[in-house]
Amino acid sequence: MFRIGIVGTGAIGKEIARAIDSGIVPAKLEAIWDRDEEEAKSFAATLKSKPKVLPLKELVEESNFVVEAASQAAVKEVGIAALGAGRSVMIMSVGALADKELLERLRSLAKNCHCSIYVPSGAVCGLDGVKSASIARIDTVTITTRKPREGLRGAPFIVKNNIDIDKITEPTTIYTGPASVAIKEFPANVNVAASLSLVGIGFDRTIVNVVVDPTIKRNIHEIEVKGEFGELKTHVENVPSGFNPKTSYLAALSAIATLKQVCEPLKIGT
Ligand SMILES: NC(=O)C1=CN([C@@H]2O[C@H](COP(=O)(O)OP(=O)(O)OC[C@H]3O[C@@H](n4cnc5c(N)ncnc54)[C@H](O)[C@@H]3O)[C@@H](O)[C@H]2O)C=CC1
Ligand SMILES: O=C([O-])CC(=O)C(=O)O
Repeated sequence: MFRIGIVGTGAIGKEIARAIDSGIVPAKLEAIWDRDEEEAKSFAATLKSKPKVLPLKELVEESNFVVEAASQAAVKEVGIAALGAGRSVMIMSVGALADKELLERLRSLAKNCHCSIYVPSGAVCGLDGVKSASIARIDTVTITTRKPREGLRGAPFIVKNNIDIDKITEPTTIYTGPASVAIKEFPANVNVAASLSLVGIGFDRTIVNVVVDPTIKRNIHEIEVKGEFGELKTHVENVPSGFNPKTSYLAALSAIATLKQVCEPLKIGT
């Protein structure tokens, strides 16, 4: 049986923990960790399974599958600790994998320990089609992310450029450029662009538009891909997490669905 350890018990980590606790994922929730240890302890107490609250090293020792749901900065530490100890890992802060050196290091650790690195589709739809399409030639990939003000507030790009998002009263594109830059400028907003880049034509050729849209209440992601296979368009209107408005509920559901797939023998989808 999988014994899962979760690093980061914010919006996504808590949903995953509850899904394991309630039996949606057929695994044991062995341990959790958050840099806010007190918060992690009080959350652990609300769960039936009463997971241990353990710092990273101990969490890895006690688990046989590790989930990162913390931050891009945490991916290196968590990935190396887990894969280095022979544990498969699921990464939510996918933007960290734009760092080619880190990606190659994690891949080679995973290969050596016969483990896997899982990247869920997160808050977007259509990665299955892009993955299939990438077997042949893909010409262009664009993702347009529209979020209400609260979904983008505090992003480095907004702070650096002194953009007063409270003064934006109609849908406004504030960024257009490669995913490699977008993921640094909007680290908590466009991890989906990183997953799309990994599955498609890479971080430099995947184009990201970020739109502040005060007229909407949902986080909308639209993907457009053209290539030898034809054309693909997806559109998802996500309900934001009640806990973190930057994060869509679907991202947590996607993580839970991925864990279910890891734990069960029947695998569906590309
Ligand atoms: N792949 C995808 O589609 C999506 C990915 N994300 C990303 O997933 C990650 C988790 O998202 P949320 O749960 O919404 O974030 P959150 O901000 O609600 O929770 C993150 C938690 O991790 C903790 N944390 C941060 N760094 C840590 C570290 N080094 N060690 C231990 N704990 C640490 C924080 O204290 C916080 O409790 C974020 O990086 C977010 O940007 C979010 C939405 C979609
Ligand atoms: O949850 C979302 O809508 C997307 C998101 O924040 C991310 O990819 O970082």
